[in-house]
Amino acid sequence: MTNLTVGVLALQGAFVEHLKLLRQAADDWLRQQHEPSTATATTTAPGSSPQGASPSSHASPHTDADRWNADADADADAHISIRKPNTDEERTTTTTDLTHFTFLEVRTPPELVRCDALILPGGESTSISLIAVRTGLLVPLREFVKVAQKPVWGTCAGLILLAESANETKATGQELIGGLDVRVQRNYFGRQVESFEAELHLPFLQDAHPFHSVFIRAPVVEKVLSPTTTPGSVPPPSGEDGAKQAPPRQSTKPPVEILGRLPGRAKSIRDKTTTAEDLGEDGDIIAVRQGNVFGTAFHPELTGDGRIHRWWLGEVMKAKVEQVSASRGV
Ligand SMILES: NC(=O)CC[C@H](N)C(=O)O
Repeated sequence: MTNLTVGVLALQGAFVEHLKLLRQAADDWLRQQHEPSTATATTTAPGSSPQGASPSSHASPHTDADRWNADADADADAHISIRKPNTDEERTTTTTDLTHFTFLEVRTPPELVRCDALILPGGESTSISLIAVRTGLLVPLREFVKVAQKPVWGTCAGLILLAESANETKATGQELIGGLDVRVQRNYFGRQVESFEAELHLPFLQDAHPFHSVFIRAPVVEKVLSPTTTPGSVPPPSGEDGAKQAPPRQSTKPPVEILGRLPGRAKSIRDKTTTAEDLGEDGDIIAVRQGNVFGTAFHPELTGDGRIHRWWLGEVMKAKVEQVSASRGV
């Protein structure tokens, strides 16, 4: 039995909405699942009731979606299937090939330690980092992302926190968690009143339907940086007699992948008639991934569409399956 705990950082911002969509994503999987996997046994996994909602948040009433189970076959292609338990016997039977999800709000280092994966919600990145410093979470968060390299997803303010570099930060400075070798520009798309909605084409979802998204004082990824070294990488041995040293050992950090762009928006803000497409531009980068770290400039948790949450949970499950396989020496 694999217990997989997914946390949502709950210091400030739209964390309740993420918890709701994580459960919805799991429920979608349940509905889609017609063929039970070869790994059959499972147990119940009631989601805990979200507490401390942000002012804009409303906890969803608990439905059947809050009681669900996930089975992940630990086979080579990391096939994932989910279904509900049918009998009491199944509820009490466990096998090592099963995954049992728990979703929780994270406010303290002990809560973070419980997590296999984490979402950093939108909100206000300066507040989130300040509270993280004051609650002793900043260093554990950096270790979670960069040393343990567990799956992490940041939305809007969360993306800012996960960037290695940010422009337009608070005059007094702003601590970042880092992990993504990108430079973001805060509030790139304008102030709160300039918030907008857009239909995005996100090829990684493998779904022709556009993703309706909300941008609220959103950042943009303005530059992909050269990869920083991974914490595990070591410098080469020093040369004798002051001999020229070889460059540092190649970082094994994967490249930054651009997973989504917003065509036309940047130019159309400044010039209402010309779109980026007209100019032959690719558009602004609004979704990136680098290994275990995923970031979106928009708020998928505010539109009720659980497709990105479902995709990301699938990635989390694959990462867990790979980790379990590696620890077994498979
Ligand atoms: N909606 C958001 O998350 C806004 C992010 C905000 N501009 C910040 O810097 O944190």
